[in-house]
Amino acid sequence: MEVRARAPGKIILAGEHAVVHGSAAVAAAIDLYTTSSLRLLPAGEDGGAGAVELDLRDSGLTFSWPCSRVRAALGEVGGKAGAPTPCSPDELAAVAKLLEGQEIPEAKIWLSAGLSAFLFLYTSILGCRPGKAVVTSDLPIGAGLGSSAAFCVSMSGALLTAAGAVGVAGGSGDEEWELFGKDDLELVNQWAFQGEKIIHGKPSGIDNSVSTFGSMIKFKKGELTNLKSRNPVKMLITDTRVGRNTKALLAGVSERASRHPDAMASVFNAVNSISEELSSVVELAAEDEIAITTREDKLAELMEMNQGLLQCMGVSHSSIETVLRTTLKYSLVSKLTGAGGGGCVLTLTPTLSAHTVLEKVATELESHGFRCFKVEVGGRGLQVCRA
Ligand SMILES: Nc1ncnc2c1ncn2[C@@H]1O[C@H](COP(=O)(O)OP(=O)(O)O)[C@@H](O)[C@H]1O
Ligand SMILES: C[C@@](O)(CCOP(=O)(O)O)CC(=O)O
Ligand SMILES: [Mg+2]
Repeated sequence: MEVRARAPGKIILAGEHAVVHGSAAVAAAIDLYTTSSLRLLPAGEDGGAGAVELDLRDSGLTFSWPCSRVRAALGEVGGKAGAPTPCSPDELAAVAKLLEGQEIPEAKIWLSAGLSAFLFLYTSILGCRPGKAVVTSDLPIGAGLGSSAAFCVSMSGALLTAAGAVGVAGGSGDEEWELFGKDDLELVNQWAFQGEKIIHGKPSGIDNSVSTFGSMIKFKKGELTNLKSRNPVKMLITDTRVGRNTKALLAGVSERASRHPDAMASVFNAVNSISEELSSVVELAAEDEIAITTREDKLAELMEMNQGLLQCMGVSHSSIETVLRTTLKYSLVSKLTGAGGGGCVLTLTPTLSAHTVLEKVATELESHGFRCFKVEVGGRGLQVCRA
């Protein structure tokens, strides 16, 4: 049997980084997915124990670990599917050893964090059983749209389904994909968080939560509130194509916070107020043009304020500033999304803005070498399909 699980990426409308330090943040799922397919394999044909295989389709790379080697490195692991536990320093060291023999091209060395998360999740949930996972993704990787969380959520969903630890609860309205029940989603989310910790260092948990549960959420100190956005929030996304690494950016903000604890506490507090206000504005129902414009003006102003505070944290970048300046020429407000330092920028596209303006701004942004695309905001979280 093959299990396929897909999990969405996300945008953060307000509160990135500050959320790691206890502030509220607002995030929404987007309609770009990472899909993990998993097939358990019989033991090796030669009477051997078989292998754990990972095929990263988009990068054209495949990895294979003989089960005997996995067992020698990690001992008798597995059987923990129902009780997520963090990756201990010893386990992380053993996983790092398993990566040593693999040929990871220098230009893609950033994949090693994802490979470590995969090995940890696979062996914790399924033990040393042979199997093959194939991963594909619509998301740009390392660009602020939560590819790391979508990878961990889709992989945890597929592994837990194969282990029989979670089961499908019903249809999603889409013939191909089915949904999990709330408790099962909770279990997937907890495992995905353990994987995200390997990739991010100290994640807040917002990315894996929104990827698992979908929709638009307010998230504060691990508590999730579903936001009912009665009017659509429309965003243009610009990928600056400047690569960056969430773990390093998180560490940079934490170092700044330890150098300037009082000032940074005020910054995080201001972000908290922005996220709280933004989450109530999102829920406002706007029925006429004046109400729609008022709501969008408030959202824009809050995003602009949040961007200023992200600059204070030291996570903006000259490419992000170019996007801000370019969109401002067309009276459109933007802010970075995710960890910053490059990656993606959100531009609020007001309901009443002319189509021609949006085309012009996208053309100008693309003339800088950036890539623009539109996404649907606030859709489904994790979905599964068994073939
Ligand atoms: N499809 C994937 N295959 C393998 N690793 C992945 C995949 N998607 C994400 N990752 C891992 O997550 C890392 C990117 O995560 P991160 O720096 O948090 O950026 P973001 O989550 O914004 O895309 C990659 O360097 C890689 O280790
Ligand atoms: C910066 C942060 O708030 C979001 C990181 O998102 P991304 O990995 O850049 O997509 C970190 C976190 O909340 O774990
Ligand atoms: Mg990430």
